[in-house]
Amino acid sequence: IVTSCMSASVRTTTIMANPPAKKDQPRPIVVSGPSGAGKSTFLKRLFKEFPDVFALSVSHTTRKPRTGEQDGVDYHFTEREVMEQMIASDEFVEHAQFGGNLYGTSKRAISDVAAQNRICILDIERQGCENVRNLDMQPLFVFVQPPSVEVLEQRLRSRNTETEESLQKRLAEAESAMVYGATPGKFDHVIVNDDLDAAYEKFKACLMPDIEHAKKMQAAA
Ligand SMILES: Nc1ncnc2c1ncn2[C@@H]1O[C@H](COP(=O)(O)OP(=O)(O)OP(=O)(O)O)[C@@H](O)[C@H]1O
Repeated sequence: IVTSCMSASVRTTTIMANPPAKKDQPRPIVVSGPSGAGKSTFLKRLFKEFPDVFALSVSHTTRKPRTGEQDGVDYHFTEREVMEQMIASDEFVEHAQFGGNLYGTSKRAISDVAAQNRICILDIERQGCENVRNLDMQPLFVFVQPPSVEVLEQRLRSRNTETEESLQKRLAEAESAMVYGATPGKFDHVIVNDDLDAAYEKFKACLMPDIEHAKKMQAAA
C-alpha cells in the first residue's frame, strides 16, 4: 500500500502513513551542502561501491508520468488534490513546486527504505534538514563543504550545467549554506571536498558504522 494511486479515503490517518521506525532498522543519512559542493559526485561513487546498501526514497509528484516511468519506482505519481491533503496532514519532510508541479519526499517513503534494511540517503537543503531534525528518525547528518566560494564557482562553471543567472543564484545561496554547515551542533560530520579521492574516503569513513550495521541487518533478515 505504497502507491500514489491510493484513494484519498484510504489515507485517512497519519499513523498509517508514517509508521514509527522499527528498532535496529538502518537510520537515514542526510547529505547536505551548497550546490556544486560535490554531493552528487560522492553519492554516485557511494551507490556504485555499495549498490545493495543505499537507496533513495521515492518522491511524490503531481506531474504526469513520462514514457517508461513506473509508479512507485521513479515517483509516486499523485493527484494534486491527494498530495495537497498529504501536505496538510504533515506527511512530507520537504516539498516544493517546480514548473507548476508539486514534488515532495514523504516520511513514509523514507521509512519504506529503512524497512528494506537499506540506508535512505536524503540529499536536502537547510529547510529540509531542519524539518528532519524535528522528527524522530534521528538520521546521521553529513555536510559537504567546498574548500572556498571561489573553488565552488570554478567547479560550477566547469560543470557547464548552469546559465549565468542560475549560477549567480547558487553562489548567492552558497555562502549562507556554508555558514549553516559550519554551525556547531548541526552536523555530525563536515567533509571539506578539496582533493576528491581523499574527501570521498573521509565521507565513506563517516558512513562505515552505518554501512556495517545495515549489512548485518540484511544478513539477519
Ligand atoms: N574534489 C573535487 N575536485 C574537483 N572537482 C570536483 C570535486 N568534487 C566535485 N567536483 C566537480 O564539481 C562539480 C559539482 O559537483 P556536484 O555536481 O557533485 O555538486 P552537487 O553538490 O551535487 O551540486 P547540486 O546540488 O547542484 O546538484 C561537478 O562537475 C564535479 O565533477
